[in-house]
Amino acid sequence: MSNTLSPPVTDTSIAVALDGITRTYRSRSGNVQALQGVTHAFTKGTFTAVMGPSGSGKSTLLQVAAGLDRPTRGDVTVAGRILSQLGQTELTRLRRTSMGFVFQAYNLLDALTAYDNVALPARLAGIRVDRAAVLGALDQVGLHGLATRRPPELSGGQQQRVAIARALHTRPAVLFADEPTGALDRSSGRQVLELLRSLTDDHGQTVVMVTHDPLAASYAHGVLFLADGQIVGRLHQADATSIAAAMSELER
Ligand SMILES: Nc1ncnc2c1ncn2[C@@H]1O[C@H](COP(=O)(O)OP(=O)(O)OP(=O)(O)O)[C@@H](O)[C@H]1O
Repeated sequence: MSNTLSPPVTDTSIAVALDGITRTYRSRSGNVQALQGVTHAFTKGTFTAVMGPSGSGKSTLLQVAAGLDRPTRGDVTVAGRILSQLGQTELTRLRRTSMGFVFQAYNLLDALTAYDNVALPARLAGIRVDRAAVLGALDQVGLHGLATRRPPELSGGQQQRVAIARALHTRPAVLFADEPTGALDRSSGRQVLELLRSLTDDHGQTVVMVTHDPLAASYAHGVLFLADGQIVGRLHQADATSIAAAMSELER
């Protein structure tokens, strides 16, 4: 191993650290600075919402934090590992073991049962499927007894909970969610948000969620506001009204 590597982040209370992250996209019409010097530590066991106007860099932040995209400058540390120091195989392994992903689209396979959808990523990765862990994850998201149902036999909210169980079943250190309630009605959305909050409060997991919805963000412990690729504000334990007010300030 090279001795030029910097030491791993030793603060064990941090799940994900972003240190001076810049992400520049080069396109024919010029360079776009999607992120410009973003520094933030997501503390273990917290639920953080990331908000900001369209094009402010929210999705880029999530992609970079999850190692799905590499920053142009700066370091990302997840579960004590600096992502830029990992090779592709190690990065894939870290993603598989320490990170979970939930998106607006559930990306479930209609032909498979809820159980098999949860187990599928592990199977594809050639990892032995632990039946108790799969059933435990379905239990944790409130789908006890529905393991043999297929997605078309479940409501939208239940399908999103299957997707969350799939993300959780490897017990990741951090769950990244991009508009997880975007396709849900208000009541199903509320159940999913309460679930995300309880994952942090009751199970010590860390959740980072991108959302446009102030009500969704009010379920988080804290909100990070982005504008033009920079962190321009933070709120702690805020209600939907104050989050909406902060957002309209940014959109003026
Ligand atoms: N692959 C890409 N190539 C060039 N520019 C890109 C690319 N992806 C994103 N961008 C630009 O980077 C900036 C940030 O984009 P990003 O998708 O992170 O914003 P966002 O806050 O998630 O937006 P939205 O709320 O509309 O989804 C935007 O100006 C966008 O046009």
